[in-house]
Amino acid sequence: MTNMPAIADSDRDLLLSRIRDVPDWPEPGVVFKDITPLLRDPAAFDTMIELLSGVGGQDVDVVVGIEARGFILGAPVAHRLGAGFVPIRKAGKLPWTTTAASYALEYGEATIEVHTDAFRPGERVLIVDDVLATGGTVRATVDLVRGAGADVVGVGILMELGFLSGRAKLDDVNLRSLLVI
Ligand SMILES: O=P(O)(O)OC[C@H]1O[C@H](OP(=O)(O)OP(=O)(O)O)[C@H](O)[C@@H]1O
Ligand SMILES: Nc1ncnc2[nH]cnc12
Repeated sequence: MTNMPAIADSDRDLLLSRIRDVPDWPEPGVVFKDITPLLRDPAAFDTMIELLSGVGGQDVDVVVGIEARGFILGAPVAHRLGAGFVPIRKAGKLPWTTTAASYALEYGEATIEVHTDAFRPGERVLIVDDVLATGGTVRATVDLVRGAGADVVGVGILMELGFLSGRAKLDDVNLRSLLVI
């Protein structure tokens, strides 16, 4: 499902050229997709934020960013859309009452949490993250948002690792990845 045209070749080439492969990190067999060169390049950063901002359509109330790299993408997308920003954090980091969800990662396990007053029923929520790998992180995030009564209008991802089939866990959401490898 998608609500925007395919990314231009020039944008795709620019973004791809700014993502660094780091073999065997954080553990043997994983090729880590390092986005720090992309963040360091103003043109690439701007292109990424503009494209991710189009994923949820016009009426986005809230953008959700997932700790930690999702914060770097999600906050500028929220600002660009005139939307609010909600952080989804790893367990134990949020100060108030939370709802939690646990899941498996490409390298390990994680629990994420969100404040219980983060969403109002019916709000239109765009979820943003840098990498879709096994899909566990986004699946858990979608479930937290919906569990609070809000609507997920889109999931915007910079880079999808297609060989890990994370998309298969997300066939009920409008998932848009700028890059698929
Ligand atoms: O699709 P999945 O298999 O769930 O993996 C994707 C998640 O893994 C990475 O985050 P990580 O948990 O490594 O946290 P970080 O942003 O703090 O490095 C990435 O930023 C995604 O959130
Ligand atoms: N290979 C990878 N590179 C960067 N982030 C990831 N999150 C899960 N797998 C990843």
